[in-house]
Amino acid sequence: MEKTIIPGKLAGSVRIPGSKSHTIRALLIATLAEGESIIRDPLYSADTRSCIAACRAFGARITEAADHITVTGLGGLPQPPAQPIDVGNSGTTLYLAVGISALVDGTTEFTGDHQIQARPIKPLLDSLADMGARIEYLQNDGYPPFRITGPIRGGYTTIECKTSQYLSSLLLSLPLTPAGSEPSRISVPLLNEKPYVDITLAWLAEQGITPQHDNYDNWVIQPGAHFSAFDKPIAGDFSSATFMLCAAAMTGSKLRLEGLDMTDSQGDKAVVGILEQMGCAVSIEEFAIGIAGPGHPDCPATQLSGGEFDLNAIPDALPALAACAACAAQEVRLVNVPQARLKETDRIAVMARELTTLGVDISERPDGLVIRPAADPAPGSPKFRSGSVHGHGDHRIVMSMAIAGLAADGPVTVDTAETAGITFPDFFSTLAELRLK
Ligand SMILES: O=C(O)C1=C[C@@H](OP(=O)(O)O)[C@@H](O)[C@H](O)C1
Ligand SMILES: C=C(OP(=O)(O)O)C(=O)O
Repeated sequence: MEKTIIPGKLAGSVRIPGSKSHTIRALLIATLAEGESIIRDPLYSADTRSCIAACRAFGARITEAADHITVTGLGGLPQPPAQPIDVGNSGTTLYLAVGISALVDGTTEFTGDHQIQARPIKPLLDSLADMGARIEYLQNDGYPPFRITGPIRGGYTTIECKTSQYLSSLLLSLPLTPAGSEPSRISVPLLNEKPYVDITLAWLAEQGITPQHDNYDNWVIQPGAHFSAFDKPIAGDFSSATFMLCAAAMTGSKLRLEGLDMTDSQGDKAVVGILEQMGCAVSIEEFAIGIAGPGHPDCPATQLSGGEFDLNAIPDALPALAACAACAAQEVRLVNVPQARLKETDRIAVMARELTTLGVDISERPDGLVIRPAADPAPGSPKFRSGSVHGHGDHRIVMSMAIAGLAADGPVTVDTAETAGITFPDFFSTLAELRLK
């Protein structure tokens, strides 16, 4: 599906949908817990529906109401699923669910869409093999689809976590090895994206489970834990909010984003600080964030300023910040985020290519992007050339191209626009509602 964005400003308030990372962790913990859990204000999107399907395949009973999900958990470990688990486009579901499948006495098959089939999983499966699992790749070594046969029984492994999702998977599953198993010990010589591990640790802490570690390098996890049912609200998703925050920054608009909690464990809340450093006026309330971009009467700055930003902890913010950077008056360097190449697409390469189509002076580095200022950096002057770009079937590329369209000299058309629904189903209708009339 193609979507065409007409340039213009935004104004008003919008509720940001629930966090994908929290919703998926909630679903998986509730699936294994004893009793009935209630997940309030969850994210309903293609990725979380993939997780719901995986949880049902493990045997959980799940009912979906408009504002909550009820999960009747297994109160223990699942039986091997009769059918392959298809995670669709959801990397988080794939990586986190595979740890759970390793606990199962039997075989689970995993598959996913063509982007999932290109996302590396060998380090995680090697570690699960160190703990006693058997792995069989069905097409390409190191990539889905594959079969995994458990159960794992603790032990020692070392794992390079180019993605934090490998470690989150081990942390969610290893406490559930049967009482009397060996403790699990993990050495982690490399770890990107620590905040996502903190999200996992926050959920485990709520369950009374506290893996021991020395500054994230070496971990000891005791066996024999159980999950219990819970009733919890899900905070708004800062990765989704990033698109609206950047749109306000790029167009000199003022927005109020509701449902966001700056005390939550999501790392992507750091985007708020980056945009403030670039000159936006930000106001933080208990469950809302206000932002006004340079050029708006409520923002003292007249231009977005440049700088160097380390995105290692917040790789999902790279596409939107790259578009935003094109509106700054000085060069912007987005650095130390090589793992952005391992997502739904190689987001460094794809953003460089598509922003070049829109006339942006941008170059790729192995670990990030350098974006140089537009010829006329004045607020209100167009920063992108009108044209047609590709979304590459990647939700975050699609949404980044759409916000670029707001600051272009004419319409911008992006294809594969339906994939915004992977994490932000109402993205295009929300943009339309927020148009300054
Ligand atoms: O654990 C999670 O919930 C996630 C971790 C991140 O992956 P990386 O740790 O590979 O960045 C992020 O890209 C993904 O959207 C969600
Ligand atoms: C990388 C992402 O997700 P996942 O790893 O869950 O596919 C994302 O949402 O940008």
